[in-house]
Amino acid sequence: MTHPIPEFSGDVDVRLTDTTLRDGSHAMSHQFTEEQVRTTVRALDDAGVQVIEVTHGDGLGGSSFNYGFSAVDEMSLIKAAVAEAHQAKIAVLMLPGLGTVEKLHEAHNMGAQIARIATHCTEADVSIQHFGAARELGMETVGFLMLSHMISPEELAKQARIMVDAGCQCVYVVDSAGALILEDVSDRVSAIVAEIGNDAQVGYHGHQNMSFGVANSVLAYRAGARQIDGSLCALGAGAGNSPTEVLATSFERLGIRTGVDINGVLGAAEDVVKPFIRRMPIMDRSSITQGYAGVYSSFLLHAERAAERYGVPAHEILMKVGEYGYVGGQEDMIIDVALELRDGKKKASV
Ligand SMILES: C[C@H](O)CC(=O)C(=O)O
Ligand SMILES: [Mn+2]
Repeated sequence: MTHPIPEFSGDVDVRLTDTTLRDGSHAMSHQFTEEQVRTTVRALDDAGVQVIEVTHGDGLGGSSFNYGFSAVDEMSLIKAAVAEAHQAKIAVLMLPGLGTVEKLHEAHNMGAQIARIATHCTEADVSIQHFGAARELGMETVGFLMLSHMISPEELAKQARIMVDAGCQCVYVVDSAGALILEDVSDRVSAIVAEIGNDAQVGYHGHQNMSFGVANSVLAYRAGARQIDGSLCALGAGAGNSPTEVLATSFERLGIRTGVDINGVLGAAEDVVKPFIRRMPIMDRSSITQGYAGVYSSFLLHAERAAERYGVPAHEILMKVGEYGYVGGQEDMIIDVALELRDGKKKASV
């Protein structure tokens, strides 16, 4: 059974979802304060951004030894976000296995209206129960096919179909590694559109590791994507996400309506978010390596910590992680790789 296509407020051609307060959590080492969440939501809401995602970077239940502990319990942050949003819907992300259906109920009780369920791109079947639970709660649903570069457009489309049949109303091509370049994105979006037709929408979530987030988003739109993610000041994992303020201004220039007020969103980035960023996401040797080698963006800080601890360069760790094909959930393997490189080096110098 498929579910109705989500309706957008007003006359918009594409709906922007801002993920500063979720993907940005990676770049902030999950240390968002309630005040930062409140001021950011207020600014985005005033600017007309229709969806704001608020969760630990790794989704509901992500606050843990493996992924990094949050400074403030995510339910308190979700509740605060809901209180500040007048027109925007608050979305939460969850990775089945890490986040539970119980946590989804809790987030819904706090006022979250959209459930974004994320799986590795070949494992859509683990999301079936969670889409069912979200739809039973009356939540709008989004499916995240993470590390979408790892499989072909045709294979990705089959995974999208699994999500849609489970109750997903919009399947996202998620470029978790910032590895997709131009047609890599439009080919994937087109393949999913061909598979799911009017049964659901298609979305795109970009990372800036090789600087293609915004250009890829435009091509995604042209191929049929109707929901696009961004983060203020690009605050997100790796080199960050497509900047919401650049998406809004570029779409406006192209005559593609987002319903976002340009002055408002530029102010939200410059005056609200920029001042609290401790570490601005940048394209440097490590994050570019992530795009080049196809490495999950949120591995960046884990690799940097391992680099410092074991005395091996982060970009070398990330290149090896790409070679081994590690995916989200395998954060602990970064340590193994660092040790392997350290010991290899030691052996070489004996
Ligand atoms: C849990 C990840 O951070 C989800 C995401 O934003 C991505 O894969 O990219
Ligand atoms: Mn991301």
